[in-house]
Amino acid sequence: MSLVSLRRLEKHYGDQVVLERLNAEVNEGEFVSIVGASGCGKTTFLNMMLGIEPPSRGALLLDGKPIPQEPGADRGVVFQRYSVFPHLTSLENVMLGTEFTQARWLGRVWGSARRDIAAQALAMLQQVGLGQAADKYPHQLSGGMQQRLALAQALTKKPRILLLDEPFGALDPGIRRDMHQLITDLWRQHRLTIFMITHDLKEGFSLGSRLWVFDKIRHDPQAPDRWGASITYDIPLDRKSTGLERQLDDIVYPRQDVA
Ligand SMILES: Nc1ncnc2c1ncn2[C@@H]1O[C@H](COP(=O)(O)OP(=O)(O)OP(=O)(O)O)[C@@H](O)[C@H]1O
Repeated sequence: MSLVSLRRLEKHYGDQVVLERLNAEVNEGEFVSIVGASGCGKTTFLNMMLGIEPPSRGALLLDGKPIPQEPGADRGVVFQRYSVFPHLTSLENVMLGTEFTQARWLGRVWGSARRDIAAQALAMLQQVGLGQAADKYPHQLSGGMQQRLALAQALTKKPRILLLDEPFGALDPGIRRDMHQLITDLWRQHRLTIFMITHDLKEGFSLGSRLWVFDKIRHDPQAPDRWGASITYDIPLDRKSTGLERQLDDIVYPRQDVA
């Protein structure tokens, strides 16, 4: 059975149709890169995966059942910025998720249980290359280090699915390269299924095992909100760029004519 199924999935906000006719099956371990023009509904899709936006029509299934309508430990998320808490150290940020989960059953976590959580969090920080920065606050970390911390925080609850919303969009090219290597390593080590939004088509092609393009099939110039975006291309990748990249670049980001 597929891990995630989209069956005639739609999302509307009032009269605005944002997404329509989304159909796809995603297996465990896939890395789906998602590209599409600004405002076409990529984050909306991720929000449905996270469980903070309900589908308007159709079905979004996890293991064959409707995806729970609340964020859960099985789905981690990293945004472009501000995924971590500024008033907590790196270690405390990573410990937080597990503490919350255990506190639900045990009340506040103390003693050896807390020490175990701290040891796990430190191991996670070491995995993302932040072992030396455990006591630092987010504002004392570079942008790349903050995103490493956000990844550690997202992974500490051992999610099956990792949702990434332009996680490297604000980083310099050199740092982005390091992050690409890191996310590839984490994807493999943790056997994750990843959905990653990116505006960088090259990044989408080079990181994903599959690429989705969100675009509108139907347009009504008099009523632009009448139709929503669908998955217009669903391309299996062997993680190599192909000539398709140039072609898709023109479709997803059409060049504006300059008068
Ligand atoms: N909570 C909401 N209420 C009403 N409209 C919303 C809401 N969330 C998103 N939208 C609308 O849905 C459309 C798609 O937004 P979304 O953020 O998903 O696009 P996107 O493809 O992620 O854009 P970008 O690439 O610029 O981040 C936009 O027109 C947006 O205004």
